[in-house]
Formats: sequence, C-alpha cells, structure tokens
Amino acid sequence: MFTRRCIWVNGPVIVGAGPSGLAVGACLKNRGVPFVVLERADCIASLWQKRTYDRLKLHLPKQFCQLPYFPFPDDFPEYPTKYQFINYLESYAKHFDINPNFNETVQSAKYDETFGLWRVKTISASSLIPVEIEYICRWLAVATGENAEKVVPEFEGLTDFGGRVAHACDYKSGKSYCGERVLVVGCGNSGMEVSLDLCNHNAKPLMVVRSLVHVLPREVFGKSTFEFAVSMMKWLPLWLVDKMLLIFAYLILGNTEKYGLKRPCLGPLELKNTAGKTPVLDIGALRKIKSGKIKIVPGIKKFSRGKVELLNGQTLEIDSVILATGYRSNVPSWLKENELFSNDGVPKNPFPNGWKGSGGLYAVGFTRRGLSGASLDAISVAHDIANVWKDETKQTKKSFAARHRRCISHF
Ligand SMILES: Cc1cc2nc3c(=O)[nH]c(=O)nc-3n(C[C@H](O)[C@H](O)[C@H](O)COP(=O)(O)OP(=O)(O)OC[C@H]3O[C@@H](n4cnc5c(N)ncnc54)[C@H](O)[C@@H]3O)c2cc1C
Ligand SMILES: NC(=O)C1=CN([C@@H]2O[C@H](COP(=O)(O)OP(=O)(O)OC[C@H]3O[C@@H](n4cnc5c(N)ncnc54)[C@H](OP(=O)(O)O)[C@@H]3O)[C@@H](O)[C@H]2O)C=CC1
Ligand SMILES: O=C(O)C(=O)Cc1c[nH]c2ccccc12
Repeated sequence: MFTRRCIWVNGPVIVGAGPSGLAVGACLKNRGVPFVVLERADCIASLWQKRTYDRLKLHLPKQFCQLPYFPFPDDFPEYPTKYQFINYLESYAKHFDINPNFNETVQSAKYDETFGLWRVKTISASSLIPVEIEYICRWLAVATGENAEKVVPEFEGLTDFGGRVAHACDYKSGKSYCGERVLVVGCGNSGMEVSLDLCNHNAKPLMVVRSLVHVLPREVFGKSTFEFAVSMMKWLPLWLVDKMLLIFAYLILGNTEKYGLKRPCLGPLELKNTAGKTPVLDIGALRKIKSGKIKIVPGIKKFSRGKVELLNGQTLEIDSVILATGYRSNVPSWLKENELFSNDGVPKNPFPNGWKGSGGLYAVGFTRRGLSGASLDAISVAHDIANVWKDETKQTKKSFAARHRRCISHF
C-alpha cells in the first residue's frame, strides 16, 4: 500500500548525496538557488560509509580530492583515511546546510514536454508505509555516480561452490578470512587492495588476472605519481607523459610482466581517458605478489564445490571468493532520456563536455576523473542553473503558481 504526494521544487532536484551531489548543492547555495537532494541511503556519501573496506585511504593526494569552497583541514595527511574523508563530507554538508531527503530512491525521471518540466518519481521508505512522491522541477542534476551498482558476473557452478562469496563492496577487513584460501576476482585497485589486506590478516589470496593491467607506483621519488602526471600534462602531450610514467614504473617496480601482470599497449592515462580503466596505484600489493604471498592466477572457467577451475586447466581448492569485479552507473534504470546519457549510464560526450543536456538536465561526477572531475562539474552546473534560475524567478510569482497548479492537476 502506498500514499501519494506531489511536490513543486523552485529550483533543481539533485539525485544522489555523494560527493558530487553535495558539491553541486554547495555551489548552488553559494549562488542563492534553492534545491532538493534525494538520496536512497540513510546517510550522505553512502559509497564511502557503507560500501568500502576499513583500511581504505584516498589514493590521490588530498589537494585533488577536496570539494569546492571548503578545503580539507590543515592537519589532514597527504592521503586521508576514509573516516577522515567521511568526517570532511559531514562537515561539508553541515557548513552549506545541505539536508538531503534520505531513504528516498528515485524510480523514474521524465521530461514533460508539454510543461517544460521534469517529473521525478521516488519511493520514500522513511515512514512505516512507503510514500510515492512526485517532484516537479525545471532542472534535474544527476549525481548518482559511476559506482552506483556492483558488477556481479555470472560464473558457471558458482551456486554449487558452497563457500562464502562476497563483492568487494561488502568486504570490510581480512580478519574474518584468517587462514583461508581466498580467490579475489579482478585486479583493479579494489582487487589489489583487498588482496593486500587479506595478506595482512594472514589469509592466502589468489588474485584472478584475466587481461592486461597498468600498475604504477603511488609515488615517484617521494612525489605523488598522479601529481607528477598532472604537472607534466601542462607541458607535454599525453602519450609522452604516459611514456615517462612507464619508465618510472619500470625503474621503481621492475618488469611487472614477470609476475603475470602484462601491460596494455595504450598508456595508463590514455587508457583511463578512452576506456575509463583506472590504473592501479600500488600501495604494497606488488611486493606481496613478488614474494608469492599474493598468487596471480588466470581467468576462471567454472566453479564446483570448494573448487575453481581456471582457463589454463588447473583446478584449485579455495575457501571463499571475493568479486572485485567493479561497478556501473544505474542511470538507465530510472532516467527516461537518451541524449545526454549513453546506454551505459554515462554521458556520451567526453570530459569536459558531458555535464549539460537539454531541457535543464545535468550530469555531475561522470567524468572518469574521480573527485576532482566531480568538483569541476559541480561548479559548471551550478553556474549554468543559477543564471537561468535568477532570470526565471524574476517572473511574477503568479505565473509560477499557475504553471505549478496546471502541472499538478495534470498529474
Ligand atoms: C573504493 C573506491 C575508492 C575511491 N577512491 C577515490 C579516490 O581516492 N579519489 C578519487 O578522486 N576518487 C575515488 N573514487 C571514485 C569515486 O567515484 C568518488 O570518490 C566519489 O565517491 C564519486 O562521488 P559521486 O557522488 O559521484 O558518487 P557516489 O559517491 O557513488 O554517490 C552517489 C550517491 O547517489 C545515491 N543514489 C544512487 N542511485 C540513486 C537513486 N536512484 N535514487 C537516490 N539516490 C541514489 C547513492 O546511494 C550514493 O549515495 C573511489 C571509488 C571507489 C569505489
Ligand atoms: N584506494 C582507492 O582510492 C581505491 C579506489 N578505487 C576506485 O574504484 C573504482 C572501481 O575500482 P574496482 O572496484 O577495482 O573496479 P575496476 O572496474 O577498476 O576493476 C574490475 C576488475 O575486475 C575484473 N573483472 C571483471 N569481470 C571479470 C570476470 N568475469 N572475470 C575475471 N575478472 C573480471 C576486471 O578485469 P578486466 O580489466 O579484464 O575487465 C578488472 O580487473 C576505480 O575507479 C578505482 O580506482 C578502488 C579501490 C581503492
Ligand atoms: O580513483 C578513481 O577511481 C579515480 O577516478 C581517480 C582518478 C582520476 N584520474 C586518475 C588517474 C589515475 C589514477 C586514478 C585516477
């Protein structure tokens, strides 16, 4: 049973209260534009609060991770812990007085051509009886993130496996895996860091590497690799910066291919830009791979009770499986639109041209450039909305009320 409500918003509706949603909210506050933030979870930054492991730290230096108009505290380390980052985001929301509507999942959003307005339908689970709400607004800012849903591939026989199977987003610590042989599927930053954490808790990780991967040292000669790349890109073409990164990686890490980690032909930054594949920034997993504490294994053929059969024909006994197989956007499941967003749920136009659609639609945080990309989007989006909002609110309140009434009676 549902009760129904309809709400007019005199400003944008922002979907998602992660760093992107908070950043665009803060930028709008600075310009005096009212808004509503809708969040499916019961807290801000749910990815960071609920779907990350305990020992996670930001892997880019802090100056690339702070949001607009509110710097990190001076005493933050170069790589803040997830708890420090969450505290910062809580202070951010408080500082800008952003109060999202929690436990409210957007089910659909559709542009109403007749009225030139967005109709955003949600289900709110805050009270005992779920409430269906329709928000009506001129602007819609999508901030649901590139990591909204976990990717769980299908594997033959996995249902017969019998042991514990978890996605990396549900992994907290290696403590409960102590002594176990754990198959970690995937070798992105999650797979590498989960494997390292398992090692540190005396578990025995076997990491599946089915294709090619760039592993870079997090620092080159005491300076962040990412920072070095960003400064070099001001002067040099991307391919040349990539070549330099690969030379440094070779000098510092050696030939990773020797350990089963073959590099793609495209350089790490070019691959990030074209395919969105993030290079691994190594924080110690490679040392464990070299010493044999993390074992690299090829792709999976199938599972059976307590066992995995690999593509090279080898069968291994394992106790548990962790799927570090990545994430995807959920935009196609609720946004009825196909101009700004592709079927994959990310903007069709690459950075820096993917933040604006038509009819007052915006995307924040889909640049494949992490938190710094989200901040840039937020500034552009708020600037754009604020200009139109000011013009439109100059119209008499009467005309707004009339539009609002007509639109609601239509509903
Ligand atoms: C483990 C991990 C570590 C990372 N580390 C870094 C790093 O060090 N540096 C960096 O720059 N980037 C990092 N990233 C990238 C990451 O994408 C950003 O840090 C950041 O979280 C993106 O913010 P966002 O607000 O766009 O998305 P999210 O943080 O995912 O927030 C989106 C919000 O939208 C909500 N939502 C989704 N669908 C709906 C719906 N239908 N209705 C209502 N609400 C909805 C979600 O509940 C969520 O709270 C990391 C990512 C992961 C997975
Ligand atoms: N410290 C930090 O700040 C951290 C940051 N992150 C960030 O979070 C985001 C997500 O990272 P992550 O979770 O690692 O996801 P990724 O998408 O980066 O990696 C997914 C991995 O899973 C593999 N995979 C997928 N399907 C299969 C399959 N069927 N069989 C075998 N392997 C498979 C992929 O292999 P293939 O390449 O062959 O498709 C790839 O190695 C990234 O942007 C990352 O940088 C994550 C962890 C820590
Ligand atoms: O951590 C992530 O997922 C990011 O997207 C951050 C990021 C943006 N550009 C990069 C280039 C190399 C490594 C990480 C990133």
